[in-house]
Amino acid sequence: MVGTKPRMVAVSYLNTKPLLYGLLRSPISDRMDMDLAIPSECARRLVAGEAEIGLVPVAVLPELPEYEIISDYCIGADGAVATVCIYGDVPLREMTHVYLDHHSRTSVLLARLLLEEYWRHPVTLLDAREGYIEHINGTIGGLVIGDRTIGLDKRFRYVYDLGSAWKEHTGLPFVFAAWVTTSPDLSPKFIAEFNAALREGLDHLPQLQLLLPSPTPDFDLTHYYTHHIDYHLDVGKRQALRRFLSYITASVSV
Ligand SMILES: C=C(O[C@@H]1C=C(C(=O)O)C=C[C@H]1O)C(=O)O
Repeated sequence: MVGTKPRMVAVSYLNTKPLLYGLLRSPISDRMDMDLAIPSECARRLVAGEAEIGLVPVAVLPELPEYEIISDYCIGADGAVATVCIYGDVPLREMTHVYLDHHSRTSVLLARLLLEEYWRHPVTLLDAREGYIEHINGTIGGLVIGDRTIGLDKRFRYVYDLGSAWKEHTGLPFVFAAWVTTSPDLSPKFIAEFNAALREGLDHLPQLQLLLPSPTPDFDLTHYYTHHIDYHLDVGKRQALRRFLSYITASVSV
């Protein structure tokens, strides 16, 4: 990476736009190669060494030999997150199968944890592919994350928000994705500027609204950014992260 720009990859969903807006308002954006991808692809690129900085699903952290969380900002929630839910035609206790969203790395494990520890309802977990949402019906439920969830609450009778369930289960907020680097070469000055830029983005939500189209007339983006997504990687989310990572390392063979 010496002499070249670090490659950055961030989540391509609406929840990341405030952070991206901050980076793009700052000269720091000229000092990185910036790209967007679905969360599972962000994770893949960091693990494969195809990016050095990523907003990556925290579930991938145990796969990185060395990493550093470089920001006090993240994609988190303290209770209902709105865009990470299990949907179905029947109540969860009647579901026999649940599709796991292939865009996700964190929420698939969170769903598994909650089914085991919180709902205590055994189901057959199904790997999903593009188009799987059309196959959620009858006793087959499905986890869906990100922008594709918008409007699904009208389509399915039963909706289980994983942010809410985790909060009820643990009393904690949750962190879905964090800013991570695998490079030992980022200077403290770069990291400080990176963080300041993210904060700038969060401080300018009204200006960002001028740029973004509303995904559907009844989805209030400002409400989503201020009441559902919680961007601060605070003490509670760090505690949640430790608890979640210990579940992964103890019970999931990677
Ligand atoms: C809150 C969300 O969190 C996302 C969930 C992720 C995952 O499950 O791996 C990763 C990144 C986040 O953007 C969302 O997508 O709506």
